[in-house]
Amino acid sequence: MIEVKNLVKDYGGHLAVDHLNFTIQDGKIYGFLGPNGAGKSTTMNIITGYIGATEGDVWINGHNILEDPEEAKRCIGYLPELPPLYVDMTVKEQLDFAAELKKIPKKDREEEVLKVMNLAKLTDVSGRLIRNLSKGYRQRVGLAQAVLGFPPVIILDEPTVGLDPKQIIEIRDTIRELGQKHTVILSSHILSEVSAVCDHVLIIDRGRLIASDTPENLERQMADASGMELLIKGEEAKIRDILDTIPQAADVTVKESGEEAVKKVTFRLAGTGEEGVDIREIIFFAFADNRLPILSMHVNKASLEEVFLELTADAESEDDQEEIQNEIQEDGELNTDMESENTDTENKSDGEEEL
Ligand SMILES: Nc1ncnc2c1ncn2[C@@H]1O[C@H](COP(=O)(O)OP(=O)(O)OP(=O)(O)O)[C@@H](O)[C@H]1O
Repeated sequence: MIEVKNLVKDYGGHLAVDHLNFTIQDGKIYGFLGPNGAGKSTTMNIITGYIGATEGDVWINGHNILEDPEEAKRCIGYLPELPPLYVDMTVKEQLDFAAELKKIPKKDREEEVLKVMNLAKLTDVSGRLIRNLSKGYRQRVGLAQAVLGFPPVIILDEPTVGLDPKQIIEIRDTIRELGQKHTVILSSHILSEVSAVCDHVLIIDRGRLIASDTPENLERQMADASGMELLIKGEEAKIRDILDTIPQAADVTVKESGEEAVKKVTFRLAGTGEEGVDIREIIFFAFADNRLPILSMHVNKASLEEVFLELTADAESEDDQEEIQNEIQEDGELNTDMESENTDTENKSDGEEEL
């Protein structure tokens, strides 16, 4: 279990982490979600003992990261945003070296390294120089390094940034596999990422925790923002009378549809979180019983993306919101763009053929 209490990080007047409190339970995959600059990396760097906090405490399985750093760090495997790799080493050499640094007993090292190479699907490239690996493969080496020694908690900072869609799917599969035996915390500014793999989401904005729940519950929170749109053949008064008997239908509007005798009906869905209730069936039978035909029915369901935007709306300017929305919409493209940006940088510095 990880306990974060009243955590503050002040970078010379800039409050990157602002009195953060949360608990991470064992055996789940947690998503640390927030826009760029929200304080995710700073928090992860403090939890893993890379940097110190200005105020507050972090306990990892009962060990305080400041007072008992060795024991606390032993419980954690960390993949930082930029994995520390020696580009002149082969994959195997890098992992052997990391195993030594992690003080894995000599007799177990070979087996441990083979295990993590297998998990991260690196066996085929074990003899390749890291400088010749693509961003995706380097990320796998970083992941394998984090998992070495199989610590109970694995922390991954933006593990899929810069990867192409195929690599993203592969890393997600590995994260799910890790989640079966470890507590995993991953940070991301992409919603689809956390909802795809996480059991629990912590939303952070401007250094503060603004929500902590399952992806499903967060979506449910926004159920009131969901609504229905129908085309119904019938008179307005009759339609309204029928909807008056359905408590889930709130803020009903009835307009002419443009088609003779057909009305365009919209309403907000209130209290749709009840299990086993399908509002479409209720609506269908209510109108069928009254012999009013429904010509079309459409449910506008609030997504986790809307929850995120709603929750961060107070703190963000309209321009920032637009940027986040664009990023969310262009999720796939965004990653591809980042990949080409990163690849460009790598090519410039390495000047060698990539895998
Ligand atoms: N070493 C530093 N010195 C000063 N300010 C910093 C430092 N590191 C981070 N910051 C600032 O602290 C804030 C939080 O940064 P952090 O990197 O933790 O956010 P993040 O949520 O991880 O963002 P990203 O997704 O862009 O990595 C940002 O405003 C950032 O500019």
